[in-house]
Amino acid sequence: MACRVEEVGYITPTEIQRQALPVLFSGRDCILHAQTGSGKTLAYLLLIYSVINTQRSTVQALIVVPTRELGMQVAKVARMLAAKSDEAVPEDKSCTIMALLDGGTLRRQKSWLKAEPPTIIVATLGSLCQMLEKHMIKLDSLRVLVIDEVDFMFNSSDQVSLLRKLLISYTSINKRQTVFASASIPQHRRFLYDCIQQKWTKGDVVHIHANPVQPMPLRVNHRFLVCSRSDRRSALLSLLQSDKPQSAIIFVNEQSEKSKKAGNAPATDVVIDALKSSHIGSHEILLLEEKINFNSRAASFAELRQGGAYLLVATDIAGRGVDLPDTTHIYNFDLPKDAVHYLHRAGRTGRKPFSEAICVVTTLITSEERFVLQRYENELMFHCDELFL
Ligand SMILES: Nc1ncnc2c1ncn2[C@@H]1O[C@H](COP(=O)(O)OP(=O)(O)OP(=O)(O)O)[C@@H](O)[C@H]1O
Repeated sequence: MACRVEEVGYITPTEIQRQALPVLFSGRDCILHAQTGSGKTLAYLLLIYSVINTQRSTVQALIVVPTRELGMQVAKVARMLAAKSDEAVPEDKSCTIMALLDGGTLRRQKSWLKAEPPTIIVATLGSLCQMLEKHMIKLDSLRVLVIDEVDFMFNSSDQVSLLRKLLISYTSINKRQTVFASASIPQHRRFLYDCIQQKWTKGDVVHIHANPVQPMPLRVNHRFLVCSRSDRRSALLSLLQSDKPQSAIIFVNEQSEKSKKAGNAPATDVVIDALKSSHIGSHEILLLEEKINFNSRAASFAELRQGGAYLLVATDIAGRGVDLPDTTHIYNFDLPKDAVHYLHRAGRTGRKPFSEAICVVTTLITSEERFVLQRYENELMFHCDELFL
């Protein structure tokens, strides 16, 4: 099926698309390993549109994602590419795309599945497995299986067994093309070996690694500011005043059990209160974290996509895959827990592939945390400049 790649503005392929598309179109399984914001989504969607046949009423492509937010975003891009152009042949059946995501009631999807299977499903593992167990979905005609943010899925204790089952049951590796994508695949040689040994992919799977010596986008500058925990709030406000970000994401860590027991307020509340009482700029102030209900999460995310200026306070739930290209600044109110989390948080900025605009990531640390950040710099091969207020 043809899709509207140029009509929607994708004219020149990015590096990962240039390297991956010939391999994907040749029918081989692939591990797409490339910087955040480098266009991996479009690479696998183009493969899907090249193989699906909308005359057949079967599920032909399945994209598995770790969060509801990423699922909403991928489904949106897929629908945008599929929308019929003026030149479409009238008898062409349109491609149907179902989002099967945690937090939905799944009632509407059940009736839809009973009536006619969609061509493409974008799903989180929990909701997908519920439907598979109830035999609401058949995957025997699946042509493409994509696991996005694959390292995250394999690292998540509540997802890994479902993921393993999905990879070896329901469909055969010989009938489908399997694609894994992420900006971070730690120990990728070991992962490649496991893919073949465990029969998650065919034996000739290709690992496509764009920019291996530059895991982070070049047009992102990194800075750090040393301050005590008690000064962090005022330091953040001073930074926002001097940086004047167009739009920014402020990342905080999940509150620890120890901090909860000590009766401390969660960092999300501390930051939101500070922003609301400071009257900085005319940004919309929004919150995205696991524990708020799915409706509020969806509302926050939808609002972000309306195009106004925002300051989004988020936990790492917004760290994976979320594409908000107007984000010019990232603030790590808390030091990310490891280098991979740093990479994905930082990668929520610098997401316009052919733009020269410089984006900035600023991490607030105590003096004791300096060596940890230094370790991330070594691991991810980037340099962080010290900032003084
Ligand atoms: N060929 C292209 N030309 C212009 N823009 C593109 C092209 N391909 C992708 N983009 C844009 O680049 C941005 C990032 O793409 P995408 O979300 O696929 O990144 P990603 O590689 O999946 O990143 P992450 O690892 O963070 O999930 C999106 O806004 C997308 O619309």
